[in-house]
Order: sequence, then structure tokens, then C-alpha cells
Amino acid sequence: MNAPQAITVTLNPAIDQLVTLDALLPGQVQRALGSVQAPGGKGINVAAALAGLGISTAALGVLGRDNAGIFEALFAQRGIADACLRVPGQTRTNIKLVADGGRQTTDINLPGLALAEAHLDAVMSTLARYLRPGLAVVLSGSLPAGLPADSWARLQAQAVAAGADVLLDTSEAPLAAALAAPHAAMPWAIKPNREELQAATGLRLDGRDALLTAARSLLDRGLGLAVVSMGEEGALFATAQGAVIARPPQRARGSSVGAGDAMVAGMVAARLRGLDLADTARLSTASALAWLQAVPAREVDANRVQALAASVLLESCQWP
Ligand SMILES: O=P(O)(O)OC[C@H]1O[C@](O)(CO)[C@@H](O)[C@@H]1O
Repeated sequence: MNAPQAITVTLNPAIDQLVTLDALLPGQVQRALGSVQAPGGKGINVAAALAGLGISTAALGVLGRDNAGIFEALFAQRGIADACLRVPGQTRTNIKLVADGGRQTTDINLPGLALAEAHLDAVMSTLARYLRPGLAVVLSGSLPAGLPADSWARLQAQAVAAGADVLLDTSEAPLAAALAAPHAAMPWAIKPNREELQAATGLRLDGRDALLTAARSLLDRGLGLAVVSMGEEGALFATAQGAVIARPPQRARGSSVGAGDAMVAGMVAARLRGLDLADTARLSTASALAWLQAVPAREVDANRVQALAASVLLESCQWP
């Protein structure tokens, strides 16, 4: 493969076990309607969606050697360069309980393999081989036990220093640590939901104005694009050009697992294509919708995304 346009980093990948139920009844014995396994974890899903969007992509991360086959099959099938380290043991399996015809998904995410700082060093050494100005670097997901809360911040600093565009999709202390970076080391983009942004900034973000003010202050501090997902209300996209709320034209059925990762892939594709704010919001939302419509395939089709993008509803926002 030639030098990829994007690399995703997943420090805590997962095999997703999707268990379909009529309805979720806590505390009761239930029989499942079906169950399938799929390779997942945030950056792995982003890589799968990027491949569908026609972006040449490498996947970097840490896989347990004992059940790496399901990831290797995905990489081979989608033409994703496998840059993942292998460590002894098994990658975690996360349980996704999909009920009510796909209208409700309950995620039970397990802790995963415990890693050591030496693993982070090994990931940084591998990343260094790919880094170049303009490379899109996606740092995605939770941190496994054993890694310090500033692990993403360190990878972010390394990638930004090399001139790469960093999209960070994480939460809690790792997000707060990364957003505490100096202006020159801030990520290009983030994609928290309202609660995650609230937790990372310590601000109450109840109304739209509070959200816009928080986004504006991050843009002033060096961020290029703030995307805040708001569930059924759509997602806020804010850049120095302004802010819009994007909503899909219809709600898709099926498990929502990975739809946010497909949105991240859309943000990256928009960046690589040099799209403006409105088209970035359209492409990213369409990418998430295409993923949802393809459930359980875990892919996006570039032609479908292009068609869906035209139907995304945009509402301009005024800065408060
Ligand atoms: O990295 P986290 O936050 O534990 O989330 C991992 C989960 O998120 C997903 O990537 C969906 O976004 C699943 O494939 C995976 O099970």
C-alpha cells in the first residue's frame, strides 16, 4: 500500500457481541433472538468506514494475539493496512443488547487487556513511521487499564508536532487531559456528546447557547472543528466559519453501535477533501446514516453517502 491518507489508533479495541432481544427485561431470564460477533472498537470502526469512503487507511492499535483473526479478516476484506501490535491474551468482547427492533441498544463495555507504558511506547514508535504533514490521525476510544490518562494527549502531541491533523474521540479524564494541551498542540477536531463535553470541561451545557459558548472557547484555544453529538437532536458542527446543527432526514432502525465512528470517518473524509463547514456536516451525518442503514454489515458505501448527504437538514446557529 502507498502511504495511507489516514491512520486510526485504537488502544482498547473490542469484539462486539450483538445480542438481539425482543425487549430488554433486567433481572429476568430471557432467550435471545440471535447473536453475531463483529470486530469493533472505535478506531477499528472508523477505519472500516473510511475504507468504504475510499480513503486509504491504516489501523494501529493493540490486539490480543489469541483472537486477532476476526480483525485480520476485516483488514484483509476492506483493504486496511494492519499496523496493530499483538500482545498475549484476548481482545475484550463487548456486549451489545439490541432490543425493540433496534430502537434500543444497551452497551456493556468490558475493561479489556491491561497494558503497560511500554505498549504505549511501541504504539508511538509505530505511529512515528506513518506521520507526515496532512496525515489524518484518529485517536479513538477508551484507554485500557494500565495506561495513564494522558496517553491520548501524548499521541496527540506527537502527531500534531509532525504536522498531522488529529481527530480525538474519547471521554472523561483522557479527553480533559488532551484538551488541556497548549494552543499549538490542540487536536484539529473532537466529537464528544453533550455529557462527555460537560464532564471534560466541567461546564453545565444544558441549552444550545451553553454548548455554542463551550465550542467557541475550544476553537479560540486552537481546536479547528468541534462536533457535539446530541442524539435525536442531531449534531452541532462548529468551526471558525460558524456553527450549524445537522440532522438526518429520517431515523434509521437497527443497532446504533458504531454510527458515531462512521460520523468521525465522514469528518476525516471532509477534511481530506477540503470541504467547508456545511458540506462537512452533510458528509459526516450522511456517513453515520449510511452505516446505520447497512446494519449489520458495519460499512458505508461512498455512493450511498453522497446521495444521503444532499438530504441532511442544516440549521445555522448564531454565536450567543
Ligand atoms: O472504547 P470504548 O469507549 O470502550 O468503546 C468501545 C465500543 O465502542 C464502539 O467502538 C462503538 O462506538 C464499539 O465497537 C465498541 O464496543
